[in-house]
Amino acid sequence: MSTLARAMSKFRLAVIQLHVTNVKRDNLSKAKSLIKEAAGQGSKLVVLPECFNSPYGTGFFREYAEKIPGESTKMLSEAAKENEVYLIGGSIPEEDGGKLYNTCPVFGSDGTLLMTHRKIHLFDIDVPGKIRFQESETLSPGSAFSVFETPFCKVGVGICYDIRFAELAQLYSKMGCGLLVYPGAFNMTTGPAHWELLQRARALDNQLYVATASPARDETSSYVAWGHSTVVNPWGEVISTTGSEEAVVYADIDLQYMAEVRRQIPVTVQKRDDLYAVNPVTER
Ligand SMILES: NC(=O)CC(=O)C(=O)O
Repeated sequence: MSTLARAMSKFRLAVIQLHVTNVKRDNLSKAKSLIKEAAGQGSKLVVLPECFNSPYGTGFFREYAEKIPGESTKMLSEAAKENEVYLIGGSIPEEDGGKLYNTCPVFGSDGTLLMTHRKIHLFDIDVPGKIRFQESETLSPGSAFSVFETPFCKVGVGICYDIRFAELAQLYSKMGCGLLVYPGAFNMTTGPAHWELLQRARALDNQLYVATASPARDETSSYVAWGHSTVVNPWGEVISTTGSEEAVVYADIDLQYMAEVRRQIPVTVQKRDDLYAVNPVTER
């Protein structure tokens, strides 16, 4: 392997666990300064949490929604360019054609908008006595897969509830991703029960890196986020995490290590494609 290829197989990832308030301007300026801080620590890819510019809740999405491009994506584009980082801009409520989406904008290190991921699986759940949440009351689902290239590896993006659907992660893995990123906002019921378990499951099943970015916990908000932004390696181990406060979580991604794990336990090439397969639906 050449020196360049070896250098490109390792990079630093930063996950920003932002304290999100109901003042959009404050959320944007705090995110901007933490992106700068993350870049200063050598990060090449920076991730923000789900709904980083707005409180998370069906009652807030229309008020905070923006078109893309708009105020929030303008800040993200500038921050990516100024700091020369790939930037996964968490998510924002997006308005398009009268519909609202939970959308993750992704920027290249020159500030170009590379793609947007609209949350595919809406968070509609009812756990009696604990939490009922119906994103579909105000949001529409996206219907596209979201993978982008970096000089290091392909990266697949989902938003929060999307992590519960193993097939999406498997498809991204089949598409060649070495890292899956899920901006997310689990809560005080599903967070302790499922947040880390799902990340480790997606990482282990597909033998790749998984990163999540949550808002920091705010006990006074109507939706209390679990926090615990985390990075998991292809062996299924948590390599970096945090508690509930605002923080930047760093992890060094090593794609040679990923290849080593895949050589040791070669499930990715042992799948019985003659018996079962997960494929994108091309026609409906
Ligand atoms: N907020 C989400 O989209 C998902 C979540 O909290 C959960 O799956 O639990």
